[in-house]
Amino acid sequence: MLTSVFRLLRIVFTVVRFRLDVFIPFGLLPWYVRYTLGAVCAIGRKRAQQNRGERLRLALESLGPIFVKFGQILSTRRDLLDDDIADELAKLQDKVPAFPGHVAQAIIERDLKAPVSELFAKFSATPLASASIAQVHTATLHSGEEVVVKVIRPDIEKTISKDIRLLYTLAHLVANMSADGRRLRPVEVVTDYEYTILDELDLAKEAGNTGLLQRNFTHSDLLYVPQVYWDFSHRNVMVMERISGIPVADIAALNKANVDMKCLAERGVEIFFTQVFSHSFFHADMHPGNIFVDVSNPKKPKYIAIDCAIMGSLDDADKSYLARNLLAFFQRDYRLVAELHVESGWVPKGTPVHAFESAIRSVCEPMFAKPLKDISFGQVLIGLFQTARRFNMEVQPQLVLLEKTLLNIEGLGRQLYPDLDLWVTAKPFLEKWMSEQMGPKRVMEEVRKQAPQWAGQLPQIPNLIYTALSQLSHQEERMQAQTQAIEQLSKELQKGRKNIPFRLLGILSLASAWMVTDPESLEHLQTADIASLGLFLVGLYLLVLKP
Ligand SMILES: Nc1ncnc2c1ncn2[C@@H]1O[C@H](COP(=O)(O)OP(=O)(O)OP(=O)(O)O)[C@@H](O)[C@H]1O
Repeated sequence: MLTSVFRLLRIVFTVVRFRLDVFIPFGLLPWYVRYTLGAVCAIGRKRAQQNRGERLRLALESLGPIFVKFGQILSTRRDLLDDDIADELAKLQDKVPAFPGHVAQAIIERDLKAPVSELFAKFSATPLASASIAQVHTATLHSGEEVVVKVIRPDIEKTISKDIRLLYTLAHLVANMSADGRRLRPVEVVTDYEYTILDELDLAKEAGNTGLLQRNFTHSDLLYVPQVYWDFSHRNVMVMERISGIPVADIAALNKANVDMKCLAERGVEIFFTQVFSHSFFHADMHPGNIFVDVSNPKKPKYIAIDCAIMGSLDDADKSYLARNLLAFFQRDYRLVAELHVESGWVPKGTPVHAFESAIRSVCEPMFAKPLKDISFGQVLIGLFQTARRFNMEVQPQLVLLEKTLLNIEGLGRQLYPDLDLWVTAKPFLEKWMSEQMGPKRVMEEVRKQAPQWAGQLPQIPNLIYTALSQLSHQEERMQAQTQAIEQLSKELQKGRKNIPFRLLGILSLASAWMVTDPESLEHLQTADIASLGLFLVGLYLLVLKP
């Protein structure tokens, strides 16, 4: 049996080699490829009838969950991808089988160093949900609280590093293929993805993020974040309060509960701007699967957010430039938009502002053809950043996250309440924030923030004053010495200027003495020679010895 398989393989190999030997020298390789890969081509022809985005989506789905997640993240890079591809990739869904409950238990016990029966009063071995990175089980604590236990998939780290290596290889191939390929910045996209997915692997980090987001909204009636049980949370396991609410995508259930949809949509926008501008810490994975609604007061519905693995933050400078950019855009002040991009360093310093301004105008002005309420903030940012990219804007990961979150929030808001006027909701917020940034409250805040540092430096102040004063006196002495030297130099120069006629006369005398003297007759000095010698001596005196 084995011998016949080997014989068959040898025949196949010989035929293939024979064909290559024959077809390559006669230039028939394309025919050979088409012939031998006929079956593949037939599949390809069938696939060719689907659009390119659909083909890419299907390819990623067949490659497995890590590629699916990559596609989901890629779908948010509308600054790089054409809309048809981005729309198709946004449809990617995780279809991963759950892993057995006993495996989850083993991971929990290894991580928390105690048997599950000791950790929980009840633990459901059947998962509540299963995704590409983690699986969620329900449980009850001994103290009676209902919780969920999130457990990282076994061996996921190995799978990820293998798939990431493959993604890098593909990215380098695409980058080297053409200028178009390079424009997509594939290597940089994969690097971004690697960071994101590695972050998601660490549930201790997610627990930390959840804790901070919860603290930021403790006194708010806009957003609720489930409590983390720190004693039960580790790198591979995280235990948190079990929440109950209506999934935000379930519009029918929200309507049935008489939820004020306009209020709900506006609150979504308010939460986003509060997170970005007031807290500098925003949930950057706001897809509908991660958002629920508490409808206990349907007139003032409250959001519930889970899955804080991916969070974004902007520093004060970025926030300020972003707010000023949006305000300038809505005032159609494209000159200011261009200047802000240069001032912020988002585009290089030498960028020709005039050319940049007109490029922005040509992209943004058509957006104003729509009524203001239909303009998408997300699309505005995409338009702006795509234009800026042509003027060598570097990728700013924090802005990419923000752009993606804004698009999610907008999409969600309009789904809940199609007449949502984002600008009307956001403008007062931005204007208030801007005026606060320049007002006395902000100055006081800055003083308060800096005060501990200043207090720490207080004891050094006498020493600093002494050093500064002694440096000042040294400086003064040095200045005096320099002034004297300069005065001396200027005197010299003036004297030199006065002597110029004498020096010229000296040069002339020397030159004439040299011209009239015959060097060979120096032994037989005659009157003319004596005169020229006299002339020489006068010249020498005027040139060298006269001060
Ligand atoms: N605190 C919670 N209370 C109730 N259900 C929860 C809670 N946390 C998670 N779930 C359920 O588990 C599902 C998956 O949770 P989560 O989104 O945190 O996992 P994930 O692995 O990050 O999934 P994905 O990658 O798809 O976002 C949620 O959609 C929700 O149905």
